[in-house]
Amino acid sequence: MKQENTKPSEQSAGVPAEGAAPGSRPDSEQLLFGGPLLYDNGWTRHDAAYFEMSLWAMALRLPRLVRSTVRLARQADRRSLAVVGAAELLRGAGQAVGLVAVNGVLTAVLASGTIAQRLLAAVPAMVVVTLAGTVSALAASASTSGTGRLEPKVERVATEQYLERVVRVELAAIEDADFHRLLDSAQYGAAAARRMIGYCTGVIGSLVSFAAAAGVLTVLHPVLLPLLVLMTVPRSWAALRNSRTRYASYLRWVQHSRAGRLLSQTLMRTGPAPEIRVHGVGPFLMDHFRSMSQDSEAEQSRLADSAARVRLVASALTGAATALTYLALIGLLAAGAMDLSVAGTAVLATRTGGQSLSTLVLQVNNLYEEACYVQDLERLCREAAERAIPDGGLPVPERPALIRFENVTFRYPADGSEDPAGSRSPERPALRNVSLDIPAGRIVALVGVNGSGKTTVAKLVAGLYRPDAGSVLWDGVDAGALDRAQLFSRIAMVGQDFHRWPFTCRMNVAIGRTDRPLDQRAVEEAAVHSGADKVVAELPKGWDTLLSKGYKGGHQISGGQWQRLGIARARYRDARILIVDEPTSALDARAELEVFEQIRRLADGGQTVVLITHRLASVRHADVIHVLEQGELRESGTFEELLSTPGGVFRSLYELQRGQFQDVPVPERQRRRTA
Ligand SMILES: Nc1ncnc2c1ncn2[C@@H]1O[C@H](COP(=O)(O)OP(=O)(O)OP(=O)(O)O)[C@@H](O)[C@H]1O
Repeated sequence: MKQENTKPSEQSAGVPAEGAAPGSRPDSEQLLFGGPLLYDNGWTRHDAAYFEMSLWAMALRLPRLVRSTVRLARQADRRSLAVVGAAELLRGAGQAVGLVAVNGVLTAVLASGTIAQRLLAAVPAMVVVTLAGTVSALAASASTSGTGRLEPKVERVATEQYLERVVRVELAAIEDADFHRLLDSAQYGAAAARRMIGYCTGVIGSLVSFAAAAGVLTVLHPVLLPLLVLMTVPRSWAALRNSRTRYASYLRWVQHSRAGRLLSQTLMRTGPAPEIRVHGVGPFLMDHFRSMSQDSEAEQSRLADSAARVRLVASALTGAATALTYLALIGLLAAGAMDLSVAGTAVLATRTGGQSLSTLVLQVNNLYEEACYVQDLERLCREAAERAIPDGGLPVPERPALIRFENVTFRYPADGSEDPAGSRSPERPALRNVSLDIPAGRIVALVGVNGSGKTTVAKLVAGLYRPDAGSVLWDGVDAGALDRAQLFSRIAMVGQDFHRWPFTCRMNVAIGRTDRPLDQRAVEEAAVHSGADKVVAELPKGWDTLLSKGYKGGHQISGGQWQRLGIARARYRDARILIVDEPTSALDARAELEVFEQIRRLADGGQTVVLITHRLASVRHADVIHVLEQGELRESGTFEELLSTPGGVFRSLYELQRGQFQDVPVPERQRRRTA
């Protein structure tokens, strides 16, 4: 995606700013997202260090930065790295030799004798100048080609490092607002690492060129070197100041950028497309996209004005320093302390050295700016490692006999919002003191009104979360001590929001078990089991049909058809414990009956089924029903037991549902036809 590779400060709907954004109108953010999306700059750890960094401190940190870039490049492609390093050294050496040779040419040309004699004397030095220039040009071209090869590989390696860790973190981390902020800012790290390669090459190249020019200048006259350095100080200051302002702004506006992109992408996606048209949401979202983009543009303008002012001051100071250098040269000539030929070489060396130093400062500065994004990525990797699902643990029984919840209390991670006093709003527990049993080979139903905690219980069974208090025990062993990878392999899940993979129909089933080679027979058997075979039969390319409308040949299927595929996926996974959360919400009445019948057969075959449903009549065949209310377990028992509990939660919910059908009798004639 283009935007992912663009510096955040260049994105349209999201740009940076230090201090309160003047003219920023948080109306769109307030209305759509519930509040302003600007961060204060206190949420990252490294930014303060960056903002306080002096030129000198930056110079001291330079070797570490170059080292970490080289380490990444070595992992990506050692050969290209060697080519780039050698080419840059060669280029610098060519420049140094060229400069010395120019001195030789000037000395020969300005010496006494006829023109022909002087030119003849200059020929060897001219040949050296030409050769040195050719070598430099060839080396520069080799460096460009090597850098071009290295850059995408470095980006890939950095992206892999980050993704590998992110997919292994606990679900709670992914849902944690702070971790998400870090994800937001770190996503530019890989592209920044790629850009760092170019800047690093530039730094090494200009360092070598500068060393060459500085060496020549020092030999010509010692006073020239400090003057050369003085010329570059204002530019260094300007570059550092501007990049700090840009980065501070980026940190502050990162979430605003994400929200702006969300609006523009929503307008292009197929899912919301019907609603956007029928409900006329398009112009509404466009207005807010415009408003948020304008806020960003105002910030861009502020940054541009500030950068222009800083550059103007820097140019004036550089001009003064350059004038001082030339005055010094004239003074040396006038005092007879320097020959005309040497002065000529000094002018050339000053220009070359000045250019190299300016490039060096600019590249170092760019390197630092990119390093901040890479540091975000490194920090994300560290934090992801800390919050990773632990490896290893006790073995999980192949056929666990009992999963038991003992006084389980669980709170979802906080959303990161703060009250005016600055403290985090505590989340209400989603489960409070819940104790229940899930015996093997049985159908265990979880029922209750919306938000009562059913899905949360299922996710704790699946090992996706750890309880805050109490324990989930597998045959008496705390799930926290078990090998989580093994635990996951015992579970198949069809969640309410199971993912609709934008892949082929076959892959939508086979993705249920990716640790084994794809087994077409098993895929087909799972499809027959869930009724998805009838869906596949109607698809234009059968199992190979791409189930994503946005792509060429992509096909869209209905919600109920997706649900059959989801159930087939869980079946294909072939795990001991099946968790089905509202498996039939989108199915027609006949398909629903079939699915419940199959679920019953699974339990007969020894599989444990945790069934969450609002269709209370469907839990008639469950071996045990747990009834939840406001995160607490209210009742447990069989269907008959719960119905015969006067004033019970289950009984009252069931009566409500049954009443809806009893009020609508089937007309006599229709009933006969149905029969
Ligand atoms: N990922 C989450 N982050 C924060 N809170 C959550 C999350 N998921 C659920 N909750 C909250 O936890 C409580 C229990 O939710 P849960 O999804 O377990 O209920 P449920 O009984 O399955 O509801 P439903 O019948 O609507 O599916 C609710 O108050 C809900 O807002």
